[in-house]
Amino acid sequence: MLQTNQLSFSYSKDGQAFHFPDLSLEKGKHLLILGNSGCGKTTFLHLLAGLLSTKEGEVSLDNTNFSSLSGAQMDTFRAQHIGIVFQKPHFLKSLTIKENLETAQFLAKQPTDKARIDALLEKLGISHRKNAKVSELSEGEKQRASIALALINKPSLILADEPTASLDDENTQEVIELLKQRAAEENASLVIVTHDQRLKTEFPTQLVLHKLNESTHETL
Ligand SMILES: Nc1ncnc2c1ncn2[C@@H]1O[C@H](COP(=O)(O)OP(=O)(O)OP(=O)(O)O)[C@@H](O)[C@H]1O
Repeated sequence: MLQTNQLSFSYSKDGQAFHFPDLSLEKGKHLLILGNSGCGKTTFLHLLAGLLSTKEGEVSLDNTNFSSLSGAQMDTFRAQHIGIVFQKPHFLKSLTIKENLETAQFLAKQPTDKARIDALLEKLGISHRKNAKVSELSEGEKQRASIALALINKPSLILADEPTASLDDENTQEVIELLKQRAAEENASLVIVTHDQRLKTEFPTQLVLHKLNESTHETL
């Protein structure tokens, strides 16, 4: 279960603080977080990923409180339990897709599992591109490869930042289906942050983030 409590964050010591709603998301459930540009969606997602440290409040996943972990411990915990589909793909550009996935397994202190890599790429419809470098992929293929990278270590939480922003309607539908299917198969929770109104009909549980200093968010 993903839980947050009284979360706030500021990019500088005396900068304005963002205050985020309390979440309590059970394993296997999906949540869509909507909000306009600049309202703090990426910031919230990075707090949920432990990539940013909270100013106040707490984040926990499956009873591990992020504040109890050192930086190195958080890195390992994230690699093992949290899959992130970043707004801009985080690949090692000089490596192929397959090599990127092997590196992700290594960083999670897992043995290389070539069968898992092949099966995942097959399910995502890009197995024929496994020896290609990221720069050689189309936008749709890149997004599928980003999903593979997020899922390779069987995370219990999948976080996706604007996963459909650069995709046409057909690819958007496919990517959302893939995320939902893969999350269901791994019994992972799925949190998507987006301003893409097309996704509103895809997820029954939604939360709207408001701009800094606007009315407070509801709690989920
Ligand atoms: N590293 C940073 N340092 C200082 N301010 C930042 C930093 N990153 C983001 N911000 C500011 O924090 C606010 C929220 O940014 P964030 O990226 O979380 O919003 P967002 O809702 O994801 O926006 P978008 O939809 O445009 O990606 C913005 O005003 C942004 O300029």
